Amino acid sequence: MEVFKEINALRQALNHSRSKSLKIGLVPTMGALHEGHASLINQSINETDITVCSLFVNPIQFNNPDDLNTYPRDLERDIDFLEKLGCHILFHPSTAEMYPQPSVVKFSFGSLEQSMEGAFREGHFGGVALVVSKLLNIVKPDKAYFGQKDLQQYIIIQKIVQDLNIDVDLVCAPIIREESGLAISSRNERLTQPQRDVAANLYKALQLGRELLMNNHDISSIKQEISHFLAQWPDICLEYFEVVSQSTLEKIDNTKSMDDVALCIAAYVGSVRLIDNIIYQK
Ligand SMILES: Nc1ncnc2c1ncn2[C@@H]1O[C@H](COP(=O)(O)OP(=O)(O)OP(=O)(O)O)[C@@H](O)[C@H]1O
Ligand SMILES: CC(C)(CO)[C@@H](O)C(=O)[O-]
Ligand code: BAL
Repeated sequence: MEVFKEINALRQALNHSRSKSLKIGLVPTMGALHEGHASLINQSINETDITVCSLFVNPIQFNNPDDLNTYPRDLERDIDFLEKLGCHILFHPSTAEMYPQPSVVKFSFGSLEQSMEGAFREGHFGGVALVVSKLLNIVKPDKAYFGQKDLQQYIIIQKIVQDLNIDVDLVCAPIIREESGLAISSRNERLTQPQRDVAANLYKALQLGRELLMNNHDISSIKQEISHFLAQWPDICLEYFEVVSQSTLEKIDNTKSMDDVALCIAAYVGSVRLIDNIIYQK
């Protein structure tokens, strides 16, 4: 695997691949790699000729300095992980390389960012949008892979790609879970084993929500049930549970009008903030 820290050197190598008509896949990450990332990287390896994994803990998407400071980092382990998967290129830029000066670009996603992650993490999607736009411009991939775990992020990236006519196919890959059902996440590394066990109840809450939807319970009573269910574990502090349209992320308040919906949850387990979701097809 080749490792690049500089944009120009990476561009040169990729221009060379492109001149040989090789298809390029991009998997953007913030490192602390796990099986969720592996599924994206494997899919890219299967569907393209050159897989570029970017590893950059993007400071401007963190609304909470403690979250940024405690974000798990282990470059050596990540390089080893990528080598074993057969990833071709790692792009691991410094903050100065990505942001030599403050950016003048500002994004505004209207209703897409007014709920859930956008509402609870002020400025988060502006930071995600800028770094992903930069990565797409730098790598110019044929395909770019993202996880359904960050569903709102995916919908926002789709919007950027449409609005800016970026020539890339986006892939939304399914959520990889631990046996307990807990969505695998880099931040899980910060949980103790008992907290990890407790965290699996976030997925159970989503399943309970789906079951209640199937039985035509109204949305406000489902929300009450979910918060009642999670209140059993004092380590869990629910931030939101929402039922939204899968494509527009608009909140749904009436089960009759719904098509494909996503049930989305965010909660603290101890001091670690986790998110998860499931899609419910009627
Ligand atoms: N369990 C998973 N299954 C599939 N894709 C995942 C999973 N976890 C993360 N991803 C995807 O991997 C990409 C990189 O995510 P990131 O590096 O932020 O990891 P993460 O585990 O989501 O970390 P955290 O949520 O703690 O920030 C994103 O597109 C994300 O949606
Ligand atoms: C897409 C991303 C790598 C941008 O920093 C990040 O938000 C993530 O890991 O999901
Ligand atoms: N996985 C989404 C990136 C973040 O939490 O900042």
